[in-house]
Amino acid sequence: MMFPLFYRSIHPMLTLHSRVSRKFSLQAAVSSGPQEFRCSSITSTRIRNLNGAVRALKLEKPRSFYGDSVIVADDDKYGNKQVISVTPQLYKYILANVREPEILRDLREETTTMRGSQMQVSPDQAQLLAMLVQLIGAKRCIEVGVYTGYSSLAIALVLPESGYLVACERDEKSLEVAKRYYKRAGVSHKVDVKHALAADSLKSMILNGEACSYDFAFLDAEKRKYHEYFELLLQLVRVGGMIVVDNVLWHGKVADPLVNDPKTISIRNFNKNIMEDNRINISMVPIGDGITICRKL
Ligand SMILES: C[S@@+](CC[C@H](N)C(=O)[O-])C[C@H]1O[C@@H](n2cnc3c(N)ncnc32)[C@H](O)[C@@H]1O
Repeated sequence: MMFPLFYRSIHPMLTLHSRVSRKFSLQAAVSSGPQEFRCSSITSTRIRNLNGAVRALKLEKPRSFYGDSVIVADDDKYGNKQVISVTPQLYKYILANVREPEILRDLREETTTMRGSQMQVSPDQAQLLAMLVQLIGAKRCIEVGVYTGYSSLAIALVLPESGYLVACERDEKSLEVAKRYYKRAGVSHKVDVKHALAADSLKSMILNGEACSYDFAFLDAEKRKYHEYFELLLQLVRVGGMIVVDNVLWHGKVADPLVNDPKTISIRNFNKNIMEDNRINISMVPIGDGITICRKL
């Protein structure tokens, strides 16, 4: 085990017995040549040996990541507004506070070994999607971009028995996994899998007279086609219905003027368009890779 540099610098033979907490208390044993030093608890910069003698040490404080978790607005108009910046440490904590159903966890873990596993929504995102579906009492839902089914299963699990989810996906191999999990979860009867190009499926639903009949849609497919999918979904969703769009922060690239690849530009334009779209209310939420929640007016 490697110790952080500041502990090793105290004494070359310093060994730690337990983890260091943020309160700077730690259990340590110090071996110093022939003499054995043991301290019960270090809360300051001093170590007491077994005979009670106090030995001063210059102990640096363990580095706290707390400071990295907050960002202060650098725009005068927002004063000193502090907002959360999700560090790995904080994200671990968030994940530890997600109630992820066992079947979703199994699916997530199985997907980890598959190509493109980074595409699936995070557990905290899936939990929010399920919450939104429940909050608006959605019965008829659409998902564009299913992959192995993590987000669609999260939605299907909270739909009522009479609920219905149209799941649009072009990749057969991913759909095989998704269908297996729908079956295992006992929700297959609620999910209508459309194995085709999503735009074609959405257009045929409109032609089929299904406009304004859906409560909720989740858009998570090809980024350069967001505008087209969004226009189709807006026709299919009822007034008061919701469209949730994933990846709107695109790993932060949307805010970086030096990044101008086609996908980033496309998402940036999409964000700008919906910001100015008076057919909807919007709320951009920095969860996962960023989502925008749109409510049809
Ligand atoms: C980001 S992944 C979806 C992840 C999924 N929502 C989840 O949480 O597991 C995007 C998916 O959209 C699918 N896709 C991309 N373009 C598509 C299209 N034109 N029609 C249907 N599916 C498409 C891809 O095959 C991929 O599986």
